[in-house]
Amino acid sequence: MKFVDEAEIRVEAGDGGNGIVSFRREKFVAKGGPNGGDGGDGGDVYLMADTNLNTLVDYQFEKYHQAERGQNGMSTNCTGKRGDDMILRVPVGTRAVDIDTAEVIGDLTKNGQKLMIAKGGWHGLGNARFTSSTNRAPRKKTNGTPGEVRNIRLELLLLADVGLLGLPNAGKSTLIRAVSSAKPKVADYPFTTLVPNLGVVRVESHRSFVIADIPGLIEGAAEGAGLGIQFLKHLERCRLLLHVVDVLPADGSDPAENAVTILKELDKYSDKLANKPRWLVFNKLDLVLEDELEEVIERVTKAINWEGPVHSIAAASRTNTERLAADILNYIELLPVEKPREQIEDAVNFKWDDYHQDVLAVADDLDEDDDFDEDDYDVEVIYKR
Ligand SMILES: Nc1nc2c(ncn2[C@@H]2O[C@H](COP(=O)(O)OP(=O)(O)OP(=O)(O)O)[C@@H](O)[C@H]2O)c(=O)[nH]1
Repeated sequence: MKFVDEAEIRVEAGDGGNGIVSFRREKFVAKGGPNGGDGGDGGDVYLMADTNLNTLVDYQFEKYHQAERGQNGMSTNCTGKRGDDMILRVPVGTRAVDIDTAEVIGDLTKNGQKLMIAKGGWHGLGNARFTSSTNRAPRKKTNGTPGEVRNIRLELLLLADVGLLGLPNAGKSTLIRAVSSAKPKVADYPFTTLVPNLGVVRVESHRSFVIADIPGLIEGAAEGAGLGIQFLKHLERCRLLLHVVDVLPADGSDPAENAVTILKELDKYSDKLANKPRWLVFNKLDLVLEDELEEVIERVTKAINWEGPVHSIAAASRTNTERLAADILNYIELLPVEKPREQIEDAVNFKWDDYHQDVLAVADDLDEDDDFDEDDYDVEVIYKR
């Protein structure tokens, strides 16, 4: 299944219906008072978030969407019918961007949320509106205005609390496997991760977070090198970034230089991303001795001027990963609530099977008797012993 996270569409709201010129027919009078009705407003085009959808693939094929035109006015002062709105269903997490102005029109973050992306035209006025004092029947009327026409890019952003950043092979996929039950491909060659993986880390029945792994970044990613840039936007909504650093890269590269590369890409991409809360996570501690690890940590933190939190783990053997998950949860729960709880629930309920989402119940107090129905989620639930 191809991962589709972007589609470009053209939307046209309905034109407003025209007002008309019409006259009452009265006995012995050829033309009575004006009674031409107003037109109806044109229909609007909306996006509506729907948790049952998880890709934008349909919009890659159907690119043109039009709302109904308002009906023209009618005689006997009847107003034309308003045009029907066009409602386009999109996955929760979709952002709409006006391609021509680069304006972000809005984000759909909650099931059922609606966002207008093209406004219908105003109705024209019928001649009944223009009754004149001179007793002369006016022939005046106005036409409806055109509906808005826009070229829109739909971008599907993952709704994750925590995002993983790192060079290819740093061990991000292994980490997401270690803390959630998502099963991304793991291999010791770069770019195993071609699509973002999303894992739900459930620490207790009502305490969970969503973690996203994006393909490894390489130098020049912010300008389009490798696969990184197209996925960086997925991290925009994360509340915490984990920068995963391989302490002993198999290609012989220097962990400190590698860390600098990642931060440069982050800086180049956007201030917003660069200023997000970030933790440094040293991975593969099993490959080095304790004092070597300390030396690497010191060199890396110095190279990037780092004074923030530092964790060291071995994702493959799950060393320190459970503690990392617990620390993450405690931390993000303390952050100001940027998104309501149900939004996280939306992400959990969201059928991310195409993105390898699984749900892991890590809680000791969560067992088979819990009201956690796998069928509802279309995911695999693993209960921890
Ligand atoms: N020794 C050791 N190897 C690890 C550890 N974590 C991951 N690896 C290995 O490192 C290699 C890369 O791991 P991945 O998890 O695929 O790396 P990634 O960062 O997701 O890579 P991309 O998907 O290409 O971005 C694999 O061979 C893993 O088995 C660890 O803690 N210790």
